[in-house]
Amino acid sequence: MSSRTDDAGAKGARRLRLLFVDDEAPIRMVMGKELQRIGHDVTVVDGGKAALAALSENAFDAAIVDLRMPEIDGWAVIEHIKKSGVETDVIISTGHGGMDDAIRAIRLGAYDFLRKPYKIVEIDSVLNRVAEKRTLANRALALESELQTVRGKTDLIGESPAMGRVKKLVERIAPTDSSVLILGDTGTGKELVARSVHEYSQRSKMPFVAVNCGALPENLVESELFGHKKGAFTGADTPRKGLIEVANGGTLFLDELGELDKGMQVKLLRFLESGEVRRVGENDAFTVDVRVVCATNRNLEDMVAEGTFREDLFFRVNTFEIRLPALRERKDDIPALARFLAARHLKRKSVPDEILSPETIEVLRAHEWSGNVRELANAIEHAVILSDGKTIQPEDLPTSVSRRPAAGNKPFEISNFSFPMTLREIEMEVILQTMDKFRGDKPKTADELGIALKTLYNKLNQHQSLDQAKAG
Ligand SMILES: Nc1ncnc2c1ncn2[C@@H]1O[C@H](COP(=O)(O)OP(=O)(O)OP(=O)(O)O)[C@@H](O)[C@H]1O
Repeated sequence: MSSRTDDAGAKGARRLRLLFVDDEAPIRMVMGKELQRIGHDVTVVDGGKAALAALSENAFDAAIVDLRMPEIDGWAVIEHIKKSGVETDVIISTGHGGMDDAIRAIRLGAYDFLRKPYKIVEIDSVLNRVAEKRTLANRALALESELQTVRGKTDLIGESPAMGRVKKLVERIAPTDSSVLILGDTGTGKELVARSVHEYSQRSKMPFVAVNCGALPENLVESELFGHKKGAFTGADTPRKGLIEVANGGTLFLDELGELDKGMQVKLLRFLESGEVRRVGENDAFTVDVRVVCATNRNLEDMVAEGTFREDLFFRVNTFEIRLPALRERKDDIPALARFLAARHLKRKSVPDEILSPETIEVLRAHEWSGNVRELANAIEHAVILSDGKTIQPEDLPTSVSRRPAAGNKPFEISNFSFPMTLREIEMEVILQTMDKFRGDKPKTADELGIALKTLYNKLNQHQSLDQAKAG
């Protein structure tokens, strides 16, 4: 796109639909012309009554409203706008107003306050800020819908009774504001279920923010979650919003909750009980409206008994529990899931049933799937590449899947790979096979591989993001 088009776009985005309300005729005349001259579409009316009528007819980006007017005054206009839920920013203008009026107007939800006589540059600057705010909001909406296309709808695939129970629970709990604890082994779809809870809730148009507590650097957990003030610590060069604040109005998904240390557990509990956030380095707390959904593959009750997880936090997050079945407990879902994952990888809406040969289905059903649906997704990606879009045969699957389960207590060894594979695929294969060995236990897997637990989380996450980006 050329920069001229960009400029044109930016200019277009700055053009606002304005409602100008004032009972003094000379001001109406001057401002009507001036606002048009600086590039806006203006409707000029002479009082509150006409303003309400105009608002019921048309949508406006902003209304510039005189406070003191006979009959219906500016206060009534702000109240009407706020109550009716239209997205019109109100800019109050008055010849008499003092600080009290300004404070009252802002409390009522006015965007800004101008004292007459104001210069055109002043109103221009306020309107530019309104336009910027609108562009940002639109950009966020556009990104959200783009993301939706990349990620696809968060369909929970599976018609098995176990999955049916999960879907029913999600439908029941989503519209409430209750916190939810999702339990299940790695790769069983905990994040997917959290997204569904969000999408079926009244918060669905607001942000869904996923945080992997296990992957946050230990010294930064608090500032990542709660934000920080400029200069709060070395490296905090600018003030920063925390992820809880970013989720305001929406849902915060705390994955791997069991990985939070006890200090953070106290802070999280305080937030959950008060709804208040205090950025690192700031004195004052402020209230946010966030629904919290947590997930873990650890046994939190055991952790409570061991003293590594706070009992009060456990009770606070465990209001409602959704337990996800392991893939091996719902083998009937495997063919549908495999086809869904193949279609996702091929960026198609669906694939024909014949994409899986009967032998392949048999092999898939016989496998242990310690890495659950994530492991299945990796295996299918591998197979789709090797089969070149044709029917997937058992030999197209990674050897860890196609090979018959080892008999007895054979020592663990990483099985042969079917090349060509990228280094990243080999790494993932080793991780998954090791996870298989430890039945999905991440701390043990990390230990065996000689990497930090956080590195393991990061690698699993990176792999997943790449996978999803590719699927887009
Ligand atoms: N029921 C399902 N239907 C469709 N796709 C699924 C389902 N369950 C899981 N997946 C897919 O499997 C992969 C792993 O799912 P997800 O990240 O939700 O698992 P998780 O339990 O949160 O994993 P971890 O505990 O490792 O964070 C994702 O690509 C997801 O889209």
